[in-house]
Amino acid sequence: MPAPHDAVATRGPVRVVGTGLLGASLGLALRTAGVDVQLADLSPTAQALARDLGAGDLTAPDSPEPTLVVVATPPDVAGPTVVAELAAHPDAVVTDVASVKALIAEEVEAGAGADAARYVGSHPMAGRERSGAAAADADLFAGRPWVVVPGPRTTSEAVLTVRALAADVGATPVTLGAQEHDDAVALVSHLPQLAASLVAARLPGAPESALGLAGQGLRDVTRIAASDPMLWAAILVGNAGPVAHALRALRGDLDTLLDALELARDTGPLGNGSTGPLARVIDAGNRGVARIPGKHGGAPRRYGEVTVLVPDQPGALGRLFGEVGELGVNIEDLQLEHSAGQRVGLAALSVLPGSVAALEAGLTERGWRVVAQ
Ligand SMILES: NC(=O)c1ccc[n+]([C@@H]2O[C@H](COP(=O)([O-])OP(=O)(O)OC[C@H]3O[C@@H](n4cnc5c(N)ncnc54)[C@H](O)[C@@H]3O)[C@@H](O)[C@H]2O)c1
Ligand SMILES: O=C(O)C(=O)C[C@]1(C(=O)O)C=C[C@@H](O)C=C1
Repeated sequence: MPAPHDAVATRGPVRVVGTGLLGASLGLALRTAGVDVQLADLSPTAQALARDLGAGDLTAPDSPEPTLVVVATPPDVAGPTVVAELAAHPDAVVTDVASVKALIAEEVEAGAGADAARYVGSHPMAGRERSGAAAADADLFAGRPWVVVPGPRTTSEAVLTVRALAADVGATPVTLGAQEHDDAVALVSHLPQLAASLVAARLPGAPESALGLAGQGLRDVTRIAASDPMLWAAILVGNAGPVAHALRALRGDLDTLLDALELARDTGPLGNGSTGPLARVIDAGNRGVARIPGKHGGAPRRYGEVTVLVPDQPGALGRLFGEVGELGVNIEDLQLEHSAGQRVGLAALSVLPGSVAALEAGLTERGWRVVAQ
């Protein structure tokens, strides 16, 4: 097993319950960082596969108690599983990675009582259209936002533990409320899944001659239509209100398009009033696509941000500032996250956008652990 990286904050063992795509990817990423991982799954085959791929070890009667439990089951069983894990591991922080958050927060609040202080919801915005450990990837989380959702009772130590987990696997922790998260993912994740599925669902009955003409456009729009139907059904019913809201707005736009197209069909392509609505939808799409951040996952900012893990040692922060200066970069703003008893903190350095890449490279070369944005 590799030695823990100095700047890795997560001290294992980390227990991963549900060893499919997400659980096995997390196991692989943590093992790469030198953290001990214990694997558990309802399916003996799924957990054996994850172990054989190097994502961790199976639990044995003499396995040490985990410090952190990550529930990576489908969302419909995540709440009860979190409650059971909180009870079974009374000293551990417990999180889940399910794609919906408000429903699970309610289930944990109702089922766990005071233990809910050790629960933090979370959701890595990273995944793919295939399920199971065979599709796992140690780099799945690198550079992706990882939403952290504290509940009303959650302690700040528990929040920091989960933020550090995200950072240790290369993700960028982003704190949101449960409903705020669910509304956001209805628009940026659940609606796109349905749109891709709806377009691809037109294809089973299509003639071979039409499918033979399929180009990159169809492939770009339908990649995620290959996702697991059962998993996605559980995600969609778990976020029914916000998804229905987003889908109704889409239906309004579809009705506008239909009216314009039927007008053009009936009055000819240059008929009065049909071109405008069509061009407006395409134009709105241009403006929408321009707003999607790259892999940064954040709103456009005046400054770029470089986030660095700083060991909790006298002089560490001073050394970091000194080395940023030696690299010729000015710190425009600074945010520190640290909690008593934790062995590292996160320093978010705001710098001019043009300095970000060089600063990240320079600090990494000097041995600092830079958290990908
Ligand atoms: N797939 C994605 O792109 C993605 C991305 C981010 C988050 N998520 C979330 O992560 C979670 C897991 O998704 P996945 O894609 O890894 O699914 P998956 O199907 O690949 O893996 C789920 C695993 O959970 C196991 N499982 C089911 N019920 C269980 C139980 N009660 N106890 C223990 N194990 C159980 C299954 O046997 C399976 O191995 C879901 O909640 C999903 O919403 C998925
Ligand atoms: O890229 C993909 O394949 C995904 O489906 C990833 C994606 C997303 O919509 O971004 C899907 C669902 C998860 O809850 C989080 C991430």
